[in-house]
Amino acid sequence: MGIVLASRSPRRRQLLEQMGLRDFRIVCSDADETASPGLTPPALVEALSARKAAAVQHAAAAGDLIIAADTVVALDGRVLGKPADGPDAFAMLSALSGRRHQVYTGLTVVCGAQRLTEHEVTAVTFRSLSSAEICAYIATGEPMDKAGAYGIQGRGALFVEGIEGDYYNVMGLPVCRLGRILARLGVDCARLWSEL
Ligand SMILES: Cc1cn([C@H]2C[C@H](O)[C@@H](COP(=O)(O)OP(=O)(O)OP(=O)(O)O)O2)c(=O)[nH]c1=O
Repeated sequence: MGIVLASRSPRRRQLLEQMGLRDFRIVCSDADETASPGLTPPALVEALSARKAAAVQHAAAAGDLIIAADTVVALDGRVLGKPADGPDAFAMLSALSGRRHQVYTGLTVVCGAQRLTEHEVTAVTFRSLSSAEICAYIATGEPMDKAGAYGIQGRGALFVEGIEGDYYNVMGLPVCRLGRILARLGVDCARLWSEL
């Protein structure tokens, strides 16, 4: 059985490798990520992950396992996706400064006729940020391809005062939840390690 990761995110690729799933193919999904108005953050990330999985199905063989995910930041229920430009990143980071927010990742795994979609949520608290350090952070380019305009795995870690839940969920892939879903589909990660 082949594994297809429906994502262009280097973090998701890195986390699959960390799980011991080395033999997978990356097929970038061109799914429309426009948010459907009215959806709650968990419903939104679940819908988008399902859309990404469906968008690569044509490139997968019949028995392949497809993994797709979508991550957003939610502040007071308001969804923050990837920033459009520097000023947008500035607005997002200013809003997150000194506040607690939620990171939601929707996860869809397709295996033959079976399709499982779930989400994971992690709470993240930022310390207060000065305008000067927000500008300096944006100048590094790190925020631009990340939901909420920060990367907890990078320089953004300097802003994070506390976290409640799965760290890897913030990076874009809830590894523990994915392991459980794979086990339910009969894919035992521990067995794959011994085959390496
Ligand atoms: C909050 C946060 C997000 N992110 C990233 C994870 C996701 O890659 C990205 C959110 O965008 P997504 O739309 O979920 O994913 P993507 O566009 O990078 O990749 P694809 O759609 O092809 O799967 O933000 C971090 O890397 N670190 C963080 O701390």
